[in-house]
Amino acid sequence: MNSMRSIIIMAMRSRHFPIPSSFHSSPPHLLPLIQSSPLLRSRSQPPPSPPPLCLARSPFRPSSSCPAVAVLGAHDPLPMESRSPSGEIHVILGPMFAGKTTILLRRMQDEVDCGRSVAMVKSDKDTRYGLDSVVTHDGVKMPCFALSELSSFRDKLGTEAYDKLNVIGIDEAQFFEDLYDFCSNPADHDGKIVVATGLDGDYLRRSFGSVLDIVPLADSVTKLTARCEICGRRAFFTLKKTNETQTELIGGADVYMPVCRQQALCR
Ligand SMILES: Nc1ncnc2c1ncn2[C@@H]1O[C@H](COP(=O)(O)OP(=O)(O)O)[C@@H](O)[C@H]1O
Ligand SMILES: Cc1cn([C@H]2C[C@H](O)[C@@H](COP(=O)(O)O)O2)c(=O)[nH]c1=O
Ligand SMILES: [Zn+2]
Repeated sequence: MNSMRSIIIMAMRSRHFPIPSSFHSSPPHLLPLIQSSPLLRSRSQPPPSPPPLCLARSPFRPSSSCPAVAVLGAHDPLPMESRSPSGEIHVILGPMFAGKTTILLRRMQDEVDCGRSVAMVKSDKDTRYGLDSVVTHDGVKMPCFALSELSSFRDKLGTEAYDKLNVIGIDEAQFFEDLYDFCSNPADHDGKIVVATGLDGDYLRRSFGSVLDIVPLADSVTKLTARCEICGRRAFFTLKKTNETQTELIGGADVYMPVCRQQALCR
């Protein structure tokens, strides 16, 4: 299937994305997503009523009646002069439950609201909430590509769509062995903005994957904190509650908890 058509179409609350006529000629498997999403309505349909206020807190407002779908700049990217003249790399790291994915999704939303085309990638190892979306621990989600390695991203997206892409969001960066090699190309040579989030440390506070390796490539590095599950103070580390000893173990609050230094040391 044409890789452009395999593109996940992201319905973001943006005034900058007119609905291109090609949506109407999209393959049938996409149309249900597009037509059921009030964010990407055809010109003939009246605008839907605004989502209930309770959704206002969510950065993306996707819901069961409004599945999030995402266009990746295939139709209406910003002209080159309004994109970042050179690329950028921003790293967001910290323990689990620190808000890394939440910040990532908000940043992606902001980029789309500024008229940029965005694609999200996560590791296909992260099966906690399904493979077609990046999902926060609060349940906010955004469609993505789930890949085993970042080097396949350009082929997955298709060269034409990749060339038009402005921003690449990477979640769970600690699981990508080719993180360093991948990040430098889009930022150094392709003028793209890369925002990568991931764990800096594993449950034993050792460097996890290649997240720290891309710090020397980065424009900015942000370490977030969570709340210590024991004492409520700022948590900088993640502890494993179970006895498994492997470094990579997919899980949530059932397996891990964020802790302060004191709790990390007394285990
Ligand atoms: N101990 C905790 N400290 C902070 N947030 C927590 C904690 N336990 C659960 N949460 C929830 O996790 C959310 C952050 O989720 P997420 O952005 O997916 O974090 P991360 O990607 O860093 O694991 C918070 O908004 C909060 O509702
Ligand atoms: C500490 C630690 C975590 N993991 C896994 C557990 C989760 O699936 C992810 C992190 O998710 P989040 O978005 O940061 O909440 O990584 C692991 O495999 N090994 C570890 O030591
Ligand atoms: Zn504590």
